[in-house]
Amino acid sequence: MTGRTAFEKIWQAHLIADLGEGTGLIAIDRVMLHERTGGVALNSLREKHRDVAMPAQVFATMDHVVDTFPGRTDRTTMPTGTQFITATREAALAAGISLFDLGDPRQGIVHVISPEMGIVLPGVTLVCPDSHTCSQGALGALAWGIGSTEAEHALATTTLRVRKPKTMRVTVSGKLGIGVTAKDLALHMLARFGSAGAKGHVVEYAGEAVAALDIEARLTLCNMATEFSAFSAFIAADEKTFAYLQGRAFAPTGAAWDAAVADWRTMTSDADAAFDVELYVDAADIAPMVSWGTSPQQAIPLDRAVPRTDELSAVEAPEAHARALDYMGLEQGAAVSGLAIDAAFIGSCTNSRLSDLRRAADILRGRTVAAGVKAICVPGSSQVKAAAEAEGIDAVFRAAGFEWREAGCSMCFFAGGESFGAQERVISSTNRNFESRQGPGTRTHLASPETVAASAIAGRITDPRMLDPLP
Ligand SMILES: CC(C)[C@H](C(=O)O)[C@@H](O)C(=O)O
Ligand code: SF4
Repeated sequence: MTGRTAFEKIWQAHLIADLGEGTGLIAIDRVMLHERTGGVALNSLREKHRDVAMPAQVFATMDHVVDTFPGRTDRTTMPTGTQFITATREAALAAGISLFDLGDPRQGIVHVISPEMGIVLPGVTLVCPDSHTCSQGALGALAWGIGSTEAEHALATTTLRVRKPKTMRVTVSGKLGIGVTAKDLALHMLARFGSAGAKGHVVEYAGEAVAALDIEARLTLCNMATEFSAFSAFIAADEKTFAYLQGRAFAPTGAAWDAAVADWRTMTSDADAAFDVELYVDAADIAPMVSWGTSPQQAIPLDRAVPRTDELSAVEAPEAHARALDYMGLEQGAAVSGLAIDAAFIGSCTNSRLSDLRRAADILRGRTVAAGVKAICVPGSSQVKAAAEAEGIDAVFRAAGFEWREAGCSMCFFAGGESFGAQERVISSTNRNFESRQGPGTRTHLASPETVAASAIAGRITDPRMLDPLP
């Protein structure tokens, strides 16, 4: 018998019934919800007089439409935001699920708080009506985004009908260079293999460079698997994963912990496991990246120019290229490094964890944001915010001229609330640069928190390694 992939092991352990035609009925261990889509699912269930089958395995937070201004209340900048908040709160309390409400020190972006509390664990199946649920595969779980109707089904039955994805392994050999981050690796993958590159696949990231990433960086890498069109992403749990999870609020303790770790050690792909697709990346080929266009695949190393029509890679269509240039107000062949920016944003489920804020603070310390640049930092969770404040990181951000906010999705995603202005150029640590993603007409450039911080200081898109030294 040939070996099995880690995905296959988790799939088989959760397979209740083979429904034929490549579809399985899968047991669902955890459901995460947020107020933008979760309340809809909970309320729809209520209307059908159906209960949540396993309330102890269901967790809801407030992140998407909440304001992030200091001293916030249920009131939101988004006109209908308060309704999402109150509807989710009422439904969550009625269902008896865990709720991390506004004001709760555990509140935060759903994909940030789940690992933080040890809700996601290696080998579990976890779903959430949100596309970036793939982030949580970084802990060795099978975690994927679903729709609201599927969420209702999972809540009512603890099962889901799932079309089995194909498997892909991306092996990243060697070591990432100094100043090259997991975000740069994610953007490199997208630029090279295209935003449809992993369509229909669950992507296992492996290799020396992936093993070397800490858990928060692994979360960043897996986060952008949805931009890669993957079903989900996965990184096998290892000693770092166990160390990260031990002692977290929902992680097992005592003998149950030891038994769990023994089990988790088996959730790796066997040496002779076959994947449907294998990709190989050399870490030495990866440089700090920035997106220039309106798709995450339209990304280039910071020292390169926007591709010309005659230099387009196989994954780039000429029409999309022309439209993106027009929207972004760029000429083909233009240098991206050095472009003047209007705003800088550090936040989102991609890059708003403590390690992200620490690395940005290392760049900001002793420096000042360029005149005219609106700079905002939104910690990914209330716990990240508190931990950062305990280290004085908030003071560094504030002294540099950044706003320091309450936790939430904030301007990662314009949901009718606060936004950047039309045609404003924003350097952002988020994951999506679609047209109007951060506000109607806003021009988003995706990059690592380091690059965002360095660019905020220079007032121009800047490679953090090129920032003028402090006097
Ligand atoms: C609102 C929500 C459903 C959406 C998603 O699924 O990803 C949001 O989180 C996003 O990032 O666009
Ligand atoms: S931070 Fe952005 S990408 Fe992440 S869940 Fe919120 S809106 Fe979606």
